[in-house]
Amino acid sequence: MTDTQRTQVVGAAIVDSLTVPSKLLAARRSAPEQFAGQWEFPGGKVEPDEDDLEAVQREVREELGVDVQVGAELVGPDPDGWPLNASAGMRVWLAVITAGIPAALQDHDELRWVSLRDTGELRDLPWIPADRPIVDALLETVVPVEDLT
Ligand SMILES: Nc1nc2c([nH]c(=O)n2[C@H]2C[C@H](O)[C@@H](COP(=O)(O)OP(=O)(O)OP(=O)(O)O)O2)c(=O)[nH]1
Repeated sequence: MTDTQRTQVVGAAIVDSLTVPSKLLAARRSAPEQFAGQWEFPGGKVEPDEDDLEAVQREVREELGVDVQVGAELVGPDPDGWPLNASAGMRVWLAVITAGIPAALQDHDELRWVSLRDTGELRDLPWIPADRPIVDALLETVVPVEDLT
């Protein structure tokens, strides 16, 4: 399969602060059945008429009803980000909410602010398996609280 046939997915790691993140807004999928009940980064597929950053902002607006400012990318191992399956990769950016109150409007049945300091809380969620390396990468970017004092 050539790269032109790959599906580009984008996701937002919505945190409480781009400079000193301490919480992540995780989202539990309600559909399709294959993913229902598993946690993920809000986002979705890039449409043909938009670039990746436009797509992540659109998806977050549609799914959670909020506007976000996008920060640094959590750079994945592949040109199209983090491998999801044989034909899709996901680019993920840190983001903060700039307007609105997040709600599970579409594709999710629960949103939860999860600590990035208590790493067990985040790791214990039943994530979509492909997201686990992304969660690990996110935790590695977080400055340990003792280093802030
Ligand atoms: N949004 C999102 N999708 C993920 C994650 N991890 C993961 O494997 N996926 C998969 C699930 C889907 O196969 C694909 C994204 O599909 P989606 O259903 O969110 O895309 P979409 O909103 O554009 O929906 P649609 O056009 O298919 O209706 O990527 C993740 O953290 N966030």
